Amino acid sequence: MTVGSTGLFISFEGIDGAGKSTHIANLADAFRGQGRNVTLTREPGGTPLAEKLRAMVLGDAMDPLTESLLVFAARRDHLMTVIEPALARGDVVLCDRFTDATFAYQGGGRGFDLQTLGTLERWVQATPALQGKGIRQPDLTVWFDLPAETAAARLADARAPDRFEAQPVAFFQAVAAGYAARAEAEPWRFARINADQPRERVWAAIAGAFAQRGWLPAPAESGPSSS
Ligand SMILES: Nc1ncnc2c1ncn2[C@@H]1O[C@H](COP(=O)(O)OP(=O)(O)O)[C@@H](O)[C@H]1O
Ligand SMILES: Cc1cn([C@H]2C[C@H](O)[C@@H](COP(=O)(O)OP(=O)(O)O)O2)c(=O)[nH]c1=O
Repeated sequence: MTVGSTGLFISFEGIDGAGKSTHIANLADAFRGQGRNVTLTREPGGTPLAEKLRAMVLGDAMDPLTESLLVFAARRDHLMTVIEPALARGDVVLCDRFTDATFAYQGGGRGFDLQTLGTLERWVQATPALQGKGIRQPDLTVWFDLPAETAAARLADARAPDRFEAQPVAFFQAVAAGYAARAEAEPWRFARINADQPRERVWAAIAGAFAQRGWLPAPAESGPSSS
């Protein structure tokens, strides 16, 4: 459980096209089915201010430091006005991307300095609720792992690409390496899911990870077998 509350903070990560979206919605249903209040949110975004910053980050050309500052500015607003209050209420917070995405995209993909990102992470995630004890991090990060080529093929017909989705496969290979490095550094926080398999198998793996932690009933009982 999250420090100082009975809430649960879960982030979802992976390269574009990994297949996060439907599974996040299914998990929200599964938790609600257990009588939990769910706060469903995303980054960059999740507040009116952060959504404006998201539109800039996804739409406008900028240098990697500007990009990093904007995603961390959005994150601070999101933490202070949505995530921390939700955790204090005891909600399950399901967040589509968080700081691992910054290390993966700005760090791995853009090649921006990881130490600077680490400094920003410590500033932004030291929220008043933690009273000087560490920084806010997810209780669990569900990492959808799959080859960059597979994700690109899925996205090809799916939607008009934004500034990141328009990047070549090599960019996403670097992003994937960024995620792998974060997972290796903090393995206790990550559930690696093989996302290169049919949706129902992906769901079973996710539901299994939650059941293993005692957060949801065993897979067959906790949600749809396919969607
Ligand atoms: N397990 C899967 N196998 C094949 N295609 C999938 C799978 N999961 C998702 N997709 C498809 O891949 C595309 C990207 O999925 P999406 O959930 O939007 O990914 P993300 O939110 O991680 O970028 C969509 O067209 C979706 O229907
Ligand atoms: C949170 C975050 C996202 N991003 C990127 C990753 C994605 O390409 C994009 C938005 O993520 P996402 O919401 O997954 O995109 P979509 O709704 O199109 O599936 O922002 C960063 O570059 N840095 C960050 O810190």
